[in-house]
Amino acid sequence: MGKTIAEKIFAAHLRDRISDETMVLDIDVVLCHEITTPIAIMDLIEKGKDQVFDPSRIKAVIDHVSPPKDSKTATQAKILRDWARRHRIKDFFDIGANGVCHAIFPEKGFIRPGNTVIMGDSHTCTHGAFGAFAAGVGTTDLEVGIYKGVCSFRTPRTMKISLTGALPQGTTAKDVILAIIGRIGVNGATDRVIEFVGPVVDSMSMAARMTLCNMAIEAGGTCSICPPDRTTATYLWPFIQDQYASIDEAVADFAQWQADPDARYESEMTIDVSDLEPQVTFDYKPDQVKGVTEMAGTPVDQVYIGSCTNGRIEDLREAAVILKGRRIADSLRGIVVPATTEIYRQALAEGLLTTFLDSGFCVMNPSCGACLGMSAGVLAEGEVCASTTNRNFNGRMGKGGMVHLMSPLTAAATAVVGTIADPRPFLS
Ligand SMILES: CC(C)[C@H](C(=O)O)[C@@H](O)C(=O)O
Ligand code: SF4
Repeated sequence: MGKTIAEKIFAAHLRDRISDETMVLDIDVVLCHEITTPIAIMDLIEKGKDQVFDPSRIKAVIDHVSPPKDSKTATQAKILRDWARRHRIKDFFDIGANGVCHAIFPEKGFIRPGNTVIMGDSHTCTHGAFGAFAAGVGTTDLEVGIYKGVCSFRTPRTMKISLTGALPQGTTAKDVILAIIGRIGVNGATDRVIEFVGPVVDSMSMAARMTLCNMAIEAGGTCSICPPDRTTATYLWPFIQDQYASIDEAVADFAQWQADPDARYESEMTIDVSDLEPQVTFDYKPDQVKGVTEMAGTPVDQVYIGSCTNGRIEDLREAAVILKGRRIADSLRGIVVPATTEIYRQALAEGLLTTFLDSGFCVMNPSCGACLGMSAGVLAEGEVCASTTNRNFNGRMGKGGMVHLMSPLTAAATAVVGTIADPRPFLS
């Protein structure tokens, strides 16, 4: 019987089969940040097991509150930093060289097709864009992963979502994933792996695939995976040149991580994106989604462009197309957060930061910032934020605040108009 991508990755990493339902896998990469990893570190220390299974397979970053905002967050950063030094974890990214975990780790080429990846962070599914099985785990699993390099998972049950047609102008990967979550619901993929396939995925850049995979968790998905192809190999080329004679050879090798034609899926769904309009959430669940035309005119106090969903250079470029030569509305403030130091540098070199500043945006340093309501743009009670992030939970970006999720294009149009706005008239 043919296998799905996740089944192939499981078969190649199987360390132990606990039952038909539960398997222990060898983990290729353990990713760490300063919010959840310090809890695992302190517990390992307490148990007299302050060791790491392989420092070269552990990557760590200070990203959630960067620079720290108070003694507590400074201590969390210090615990991670001291641990990385103690164990000679060379891929550790500190203030000044850091970035949002799900943006910086792919940017450094750490995630490869066929990899197993874990992290104590729910949006680890982002890395499935590379054809990897990447899942967010709890602190106990993270601890075991750090110590032993293994993690147990349920046998993968895969939903196949085929994206057909062609994305119309003004509609992006963010709109596609919002529309999917709107359709299947916040529990629509619970305990499932989502395999994204079809011509729309094939034509997406790696940045767009990461945006698509990033929000699988908002539908409850364990992981989301795109088949690795030439786009994947081209993106990774600077990091894999020593392993392959050519990109063609890498593409041929990556093909082993594509699903078999006779793979069996638990469910299959086809979505034609040709008529999809930009999507915006309303209320407090990510599946509460409407087309922008229905949401247009909704008042907004703040526009936030950034995060592991949409803080990449492609996202900043898109927003800048709309902001160039325009001012944001007097009634709101804009905050843009390039997701990594490299993205910041690139945006500076391309003049994008000047465009943002000229339009009236505040440009922040790379960080998760206000995405999780911990720093750098927290909302006041009763305020509304148009945001390119991934969660609109009640109080997510500040107690009593409301978040409308949308694409960078829609966020930029909203910033200019002053209320939620359709980006399409700005693009024609
Ligand atoms: C802090 C971390 C545990 C959390 C997560 O896992 O998602 C954060 O990244 C978030 O987006 O809320
Ligand atoms: S940017 Fe937001 S969603 Fe992404 S890892 Fe940071 S806090 Fe979580």
